[in-house]
Parts: sequence; C-alpha cells; structure tokens
Amino acid sequence: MIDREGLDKPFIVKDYIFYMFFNIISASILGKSYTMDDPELKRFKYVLMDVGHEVGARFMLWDFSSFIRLLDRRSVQKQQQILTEMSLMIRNKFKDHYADYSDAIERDICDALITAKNEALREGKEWAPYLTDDNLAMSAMSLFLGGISTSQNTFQWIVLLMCYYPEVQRKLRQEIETQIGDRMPTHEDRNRCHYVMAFIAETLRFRNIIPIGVPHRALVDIQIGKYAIPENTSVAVYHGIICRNDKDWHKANEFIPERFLDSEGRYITVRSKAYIPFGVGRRMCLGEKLAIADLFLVLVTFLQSTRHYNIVVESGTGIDADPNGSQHMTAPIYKVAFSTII
Ligand code: HEM
Repeated sequence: MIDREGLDKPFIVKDYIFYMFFNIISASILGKSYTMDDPELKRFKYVLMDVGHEVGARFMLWDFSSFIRLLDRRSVQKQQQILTEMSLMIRNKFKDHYADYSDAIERDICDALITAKNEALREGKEWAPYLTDDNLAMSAMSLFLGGISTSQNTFQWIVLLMCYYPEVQRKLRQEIETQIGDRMPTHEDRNRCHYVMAFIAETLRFRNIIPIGVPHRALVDIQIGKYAIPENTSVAVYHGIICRNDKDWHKANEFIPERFLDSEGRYITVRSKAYIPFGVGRRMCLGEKLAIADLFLVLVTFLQSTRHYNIVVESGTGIDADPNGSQHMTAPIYKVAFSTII
C-alpha cells in the first residue's frame, strides 16, 4: 500500500481494505485468492460494495416496493445478473474441489463441507439427502456474501477510529510492541492483547455495521414480551439502538475501548445482553469467531508493518456514518497519509 501510494500523500484506503478481506474470506472458503485487477473480483465488488453507493439507502427497499425496483431497474438487473454469475461460479468452484479432494487434508470450507457430506452419507444420517452439491455450494456462497462486506466494513471503521483517536492508536501499538513485537501474530495472542480485543469489541458496538440486523419472519403466532406477533410478520431487531442505548451503556455515544476492560486491564469476555453486534438467538451470525480472529490478525499485522510511520486521517464528516451507506452503517469515505517518524 505504502509502495503504491508513497509517503505524505493522502489516499483513499477503502478499496485496499475491501481487496484484503475479499481475499482472506475467499481463501478460507474457496481456497482462491485474487489480484487487485482481476475482472471476477471487480464483478464481486459491484455486488458487495458499489451497488449500495450507486443507489444509496433505497437499495434496502427493493424487497418491499416494486415501484422502487422499477425506478432502479438498471441497478436491480445488474445486481441480479452478477448474483446469478456468482452462484454459477461458486457452484463450479465447489465442484472443482472433488478433483483433488482428500479427507486427510482440509484446505478450506468447501473441503470441510464435502467431508461433512461424506460422513453423513456413511453414517446414514437422516439429513444426508439434503447435503446435495447445490445446497452445499449455496451454503459456501452464503458464507462468502455474509463474511466479506461485514468484515471489510468493520475494518474500514477500525482504521478510521484508530487514526481519529491518536491516543487509542498509541495504546494499540504499545501493547502489540510489548506483547508480540515483530513476530507473526497467532490466535493465542488474543489472550495477551487485552486492549486490542477491547478496541475491536468497542468498534463493533459503537459502529455496529448491521444496525437493523437481517430481517426474519415469524413462522407462527408468537408473543415477544408485551407484543403479539402474528404469523408471517417481518421482524427486525434494531441492534444499532440496543448496542448504543443509555440504559445499558455508560456514555453510550462515546468511543471508549476501556469499557471492555476490568479493573486489572484484562479483556472482559462475559458480555452484557445489550452487546449484540452479531445478532441474537438461533439465527445469529455463524461467522463471529472467524470474524474476530481475522480482525485481530489483520489489525496486528497492519500496525506491525506500519510501526515506522505516523498515520494521519482526513475525513470530511469525521466519524459519522456515510449517509449513502445502504443498510449497513458504512464508514465515510476518508483518506489516510503515512509519514515517517523522525
Ligand atoms: C465483523 C464481522 C461480522 C458481523 C458484524 C456480522 C454480523 C451479522 C449479523 C448481525 C447477522 C444477523 C443475525 C441475526 O439475524 O440475528 C449475521 C448473520 C450471518 N453471518 Fe455474520 N457478521 C460478520 C462476519 C461474518 C463472517 C466472517 C461470516 C462467514 C464467513 C458470516 C456469516 C453469516 C451468516 C451465514 C449469517 C446468517 C446466519 C443465519 O441466518 O442463520 N458473518 N452476521
């Protein structure tokens, strides 16, 4: 990134973050990485990032209003066409895994799905008939779609917030320096980097990227607290409000990583019920552990590799969300500049 953009020149960091997380998730699920100018990657980027900016928050209403779909018909058609291409591509990549599959090595999630299918068939499990190649390929696609925009979007906030609050950046660097130094970070390092973990947890609370969650449907008539919900009603949990309400959070609208540290500076792993950036209940995020692991490793590596530089941020709207950020609470478009510490 620094080699490409040079020193002391502010540049938009957004696409770099997208490409990095795209490759991380793609390598874990499909076992494939892309170069930045790969045309396939650019098509994916349209669906995962650009369509939201093209039509703004109206994008959320496509499912509910045929009039708005008509108004945005070009974007709707383009998105549908790319999604169809994506599902075909993922089906093919899933099937390609059979060519050199071995149950002794699990290269990625597609391999793990094939192993699960073979085991279910061998053991005569009642769900084995549902583990068809098409269903498994579409499960891989759900992970792919669910994982990339969420993780990359959270990391856009991570970079913005740590640059916007230089004192926070200093504390992150200091902990990484004393606990890890120059060596490659491991998953176990999460147990010693309490401030880094608290910073990630606070970013997820403070700028909860899916504030209205994923809409669900009541399958039967049900009572939730004092509310009677009739069958077939759409139900959305407003995570964004719950994660930032004054009843549950002291100074809810301030960014305070220390709220996730105990009096001895240790990361608090027992969570308040109001901490739900990954949703709640049976349909909560499947990728929470993978997301936290990736965010930790990428953040530590990023700070290690930039330790000789000051990172300065230029953001016209500060740390307010992008008003055109569709259903996600997207970070504003900001620039960063690297300068050598003298
Ligand atoms: C910082 C990163 C992430 C955040 C904040 C996040 C957040 C969420 C939220 C709020 C939901 C909806 C839960 C609900 O409806 O109650 C969800 C669902 C889901 N997420 Fe994530 N997610 C992240 C990363 C990932 C990753 C890395 C993957 C997989 C590789 C993933 C896969 C999924 C899937 C498959 C669902 C649907 C689960 C279902 O409907 O049963 N997510 N996520």
